Amino acid sequence: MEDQYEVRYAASPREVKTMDTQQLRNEFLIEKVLESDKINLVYSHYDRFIVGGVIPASKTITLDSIDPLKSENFLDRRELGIINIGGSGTVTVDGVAYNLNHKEALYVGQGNKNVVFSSASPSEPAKFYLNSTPANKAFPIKKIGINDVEVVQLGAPETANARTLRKYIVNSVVDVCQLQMGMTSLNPGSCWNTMPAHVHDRRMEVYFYIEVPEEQAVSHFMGQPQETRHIWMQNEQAVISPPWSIHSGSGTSNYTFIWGMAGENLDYSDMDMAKITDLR
Ligand SMILES: O=C[C@H](O)[C@@H](O)CC(=O)C(=O)O
Ligand SMILES: [Zn+2]
Repeated sequence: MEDQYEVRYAASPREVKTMDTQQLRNEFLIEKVLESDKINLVYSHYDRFIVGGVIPASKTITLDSIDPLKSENFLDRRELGIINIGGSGTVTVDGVAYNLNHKEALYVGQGNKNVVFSSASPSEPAKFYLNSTPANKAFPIKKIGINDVEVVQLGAPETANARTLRKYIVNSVVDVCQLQMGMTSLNPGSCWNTMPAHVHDRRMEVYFYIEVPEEQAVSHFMGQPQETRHIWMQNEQAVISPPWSIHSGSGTSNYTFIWGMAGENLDYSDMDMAKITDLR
């Protein structure tokens, strides 16, 4: 397997304050998440969260352990969330096949050994987005279909932030150790996600921007509420959000993103809101 991984260390607000555009991008932006016939993985030292993507186009691809884990199998001490943003595909876990259509998800608990990705059709391959976090309890595998998610409507057209939030992997839907994942779609005409913004020092977060139309982009906002920075992002790029940082974005059109979180608790609503007029 052409296994590619990269390690990103955790940075403090003190050093991030001094970073220029390229340094910020090197530290937090993940430019290439999905590549045909490859697995790409980024091991972040924020809560040891792994972000990745796999497109099994012309062949099946196995999730092998990577050196930083020093474990025989990838999931020996980890749990995994998978959301398919491509064509129909299959994730086979220790011989049991789970079919995932577009925007369906799978939770794979700790202790499973063999995880294999494949597509139904090479001309419209599956695109599996992966989030993985340390785990110490083996919860059952669960598929989360589009009708299993919890749906929340947020924002309003008047404030350009009308959006639909779908909770896929939260503890009211599936038993997990610490991973949480969901998908938020901006309504046409709205561009702001997570505004008013929030911080949750107990959890880091990773955003994966998708469905950004051609020639459009999203400006992602990060930093402490009184010391913000922005990172311009293209379609199907991810960004790591430190626990001490806001995570918000404004697009030049509407778009969708997948959020994933890990850390101290599973209390989804644990957020410290930042007042819009207090942002700097
Ligand atoms: O902590 C939670 C995450 O930031 C997302 O759920 C927020 C989000 O998708 C939104 O408000 O648009
Ligand atoms: Zn958040």
